[in-house]
Amino acid sequence: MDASFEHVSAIPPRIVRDVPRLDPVWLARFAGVSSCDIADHIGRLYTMEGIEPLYRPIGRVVGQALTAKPWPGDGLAVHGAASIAQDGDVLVVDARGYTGVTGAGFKMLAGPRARGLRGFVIDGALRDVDDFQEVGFGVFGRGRAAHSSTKRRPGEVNVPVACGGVIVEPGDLVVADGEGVVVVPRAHVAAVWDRVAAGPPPIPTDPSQIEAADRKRRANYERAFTAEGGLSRSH
Ligand SMILES: O=C([O-])CC(=O)C(=O)O
Ligand SMILES: [Mg+2]
Repeated sequence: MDASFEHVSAIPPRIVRDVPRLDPVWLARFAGVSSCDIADHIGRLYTMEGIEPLYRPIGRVVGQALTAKPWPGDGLAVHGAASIAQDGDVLVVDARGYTGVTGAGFKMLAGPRARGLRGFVIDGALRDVDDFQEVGFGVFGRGRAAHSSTKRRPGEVNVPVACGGVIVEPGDLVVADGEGVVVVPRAHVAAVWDRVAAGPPPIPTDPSQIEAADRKRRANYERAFTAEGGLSRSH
C-alpha cells in the first residue's frame, strides 16, 4: 500500500479459490421449493433477516455461495469474488449492513452472469437495480444506493461471512425468492431435503377443515392465555 494515514493490518487478506462444488442436482431440487418451506426446516439461525428482494416480482434464485468480505465502503473484494464466479454460484456479500454505497453494479456483473452466476445477495445496498430487473437477474439486499464504492482494498473472498444475521460458508446452498433468503449448510443439504421433500402440510380448503383448524388455534391461544393467568375484561 502507498503512503496513507490508514493502519496496515498485520492480517493478510485471504481468498479460497477451490471451494468444492455442490452436485447440480441439489440446485434443481431446491429450485422447486419456496424459502418459507425451507425456513421451517432449517430454523431462524439460517434464515436471513432484513435482506429483501430489490425488485418485485422476483424469480427464485438457487445456487452455492461465493462469498465476499469487502472493507467497509470498498468494493474491490466483490470484484475479486466476481472474477472467480462459476456456473451455479450466488454471490453473497457481507457489507455489514452499510447502505451508503453500492456493493456492485450491472456492468461488473456482466461477465460473471455470462458464466452462470445465479444471483446476488448483499448485507448492504445495490445500484442498477432496474437493469438487473430488466434481464431478470435476482438481486437481494437492504436497499439501493446510487453511489459507487472505492476499489482499494482486496478484502477477503470465500471466507465465512455474515449476511442478514446468518453465517454463510462458501459452498453453502442459498435459496432466495420473493419471501426471503435462506442458507442450507452444505453438510446438511441432503438431510434438509429429506424434510423439505415431504412437503408442507396441506392448506385446508374444505369449510369444515378450515373451521376445525380455526377452533384448534383458538383453543391453543386460550390455553396459553389461561396458563399465564391472563385477565379478560370488557372494554
Ligand atoms: O461502479 C460500481 O461500483 C459498479 C457499477 O455500477 C457497475 O459495474 O455498473
Ligand atoms: Mg453501473
